[in-house]
Amino acid sequence: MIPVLDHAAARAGDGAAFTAGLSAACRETGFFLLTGHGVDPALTAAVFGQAAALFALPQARKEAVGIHLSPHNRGYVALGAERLDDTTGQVDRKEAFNIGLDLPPDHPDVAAGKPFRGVNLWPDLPGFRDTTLSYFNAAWALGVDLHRAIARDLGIPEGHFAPEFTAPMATLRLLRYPASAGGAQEIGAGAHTDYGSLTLLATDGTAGLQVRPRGQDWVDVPHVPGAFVVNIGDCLMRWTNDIYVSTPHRVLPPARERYSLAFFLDPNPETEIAALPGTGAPKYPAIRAADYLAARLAATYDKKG
Ligand SMILES: O=C(O)CCC(=O)C(=O)O
Ligand SMILES: [Fe+2]
Repeated sequence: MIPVLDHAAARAGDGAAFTAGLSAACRETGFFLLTGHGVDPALTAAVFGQAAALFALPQARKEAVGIHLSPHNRGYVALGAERLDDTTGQVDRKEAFNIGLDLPPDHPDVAAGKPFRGVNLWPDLPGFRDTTLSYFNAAWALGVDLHRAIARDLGIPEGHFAPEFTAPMATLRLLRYPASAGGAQEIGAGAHTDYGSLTLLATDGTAGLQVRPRGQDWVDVPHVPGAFVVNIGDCLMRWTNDIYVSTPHRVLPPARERYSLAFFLDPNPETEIAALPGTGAPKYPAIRAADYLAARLAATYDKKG
């Protein structure tokens, strides 16, 4: 069972019930559905529209903003270029487009070539940049707000996390999974856990996403219209000293073409990921968030074969 949490009362200042639900979800399932989150459904719909326009472009125009042109994990990822589960030999049947924190080329961190501090690649599509960045900012704000509830649950000051997400290593990923071609070995996205702190996912309602909570078999994630699928990533699991769980999930080949929008929220590059106060004897050494994410991404991309 994936819990459904309504964020509306918490956003209006009454967070007790929400925090209790969040606590159980983050410690047991690692996944929940979030309603009442306040992100404008028209904005989400507009991003889906932009994703459809982008993926419908001729391949050459997509490759013109290809991820190989970016040292910072931005841009277009072609069908068959990724393999999230390296134990099966199955290549993911999906294409994607990554957008990161949008800094100008003359920003000192960009000019200095700091990791995760690059410019975005933009397709030549009317409204694409403004629409996707509005959504990026809304998802970022929501993710920071959810970290306030996480802090309440962990018994640390509510504002503990906010300074760690002022210029986050966040990625908005537009995803398209073609309809299944019927091959027995097909997978949309292989089994994996996410790397970051929180992931906020919007889907077009087409089935395919499954999660495997600890000690259970794969279960379908139900579609709740307008809700985000929220999950804990490995970085937050480590930060909470394994009190929260990051849960494996995958996307089965969909019966019809499927679109989703995944917003991966990682902390600022300089954030130190060390067991949070009150979480017990540290199980892991402290690590800079940028070093942690870089290691995880390197492992994924090495596995592409
Ligand atoms: O498309 C989805 O529903 C999930 C995608 C996902 O898990 C990921 O990209 O990490
Ligand atoms: Fe994922």
